[in-house]
Amino acid sequence: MRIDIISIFPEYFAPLGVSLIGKARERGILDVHLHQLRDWTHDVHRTVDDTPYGGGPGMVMKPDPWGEAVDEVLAADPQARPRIVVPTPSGVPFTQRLAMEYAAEPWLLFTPARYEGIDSRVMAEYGSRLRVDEVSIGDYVLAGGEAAVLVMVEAVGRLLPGVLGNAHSAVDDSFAPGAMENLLEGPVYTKPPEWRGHRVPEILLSGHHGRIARWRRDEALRRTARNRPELLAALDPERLDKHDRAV
Ligand SMILES: N#Cc1ccccc1Cn1ccc2ccc(-c3cc(N)[nH]n3)cc21
Repeated sequence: MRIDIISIFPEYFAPLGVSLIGKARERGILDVHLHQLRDWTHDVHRTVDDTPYGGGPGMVMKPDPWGEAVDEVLAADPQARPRIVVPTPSGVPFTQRLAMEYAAEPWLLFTPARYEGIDSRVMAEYGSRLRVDEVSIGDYVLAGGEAAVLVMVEAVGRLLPGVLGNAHSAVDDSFAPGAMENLLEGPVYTKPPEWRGHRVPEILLSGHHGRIARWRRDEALRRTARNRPELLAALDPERLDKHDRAV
């Protein structure tokens, strides 16, 4: 997968050089290209923003630098069409399902803005011939889109074949469509069996895999009921057996 990111803060993406995503890049699973938006300005101050038409607070990002930057990124592979992802508080929710959709794309282009966002004509221009998604990572307002891109690239990158070790499959993730999507992860434990007087639940030391699976499901149901009751309410009742309902 190729990922392009255009930003006025390309240094914000240094974390994409470490850990899971960094290793995926070293192994050629992920090819990340960072671009400084100001390289497509033509004034001495390298201006990327201006006052909003119609008045109002803050500044809006000018269309010209974005248009020239996106055009040049697209020219990197004229035969291909990246999916454009625009982080914004006004977008569709970024979910595990959308992350899986993006993980199947050969090329993503992220356009994290600053100020009050990008002149809306930019995405109207590209929306006529490319998939352009406005995406929110949560109901809160960040100062810009870079942190949202870091979140999305990590969520997508870990789903790429070969990125997670064999020990873990993303299929088992919370929110992964399938067996019991929308259940939160239950508690996890490792050695020692007792730590500051806290013992690991005996069932986990029993070796009874069926009972352990049942216990884990019960704990996942309890945590979901406690922390995200709306997810439980949204579960198809067909997917809950009578034992589940008794938890
Ligand atoms: N847009 C906008 C905006 C509108 C009003 C006030 C402040 C901003 C800041 N901002 C500028 C770019 C940008 C990108 C993404 C987010 C963003 C995403 C999520 N999920 N929260 N915030 C915010 C962003």
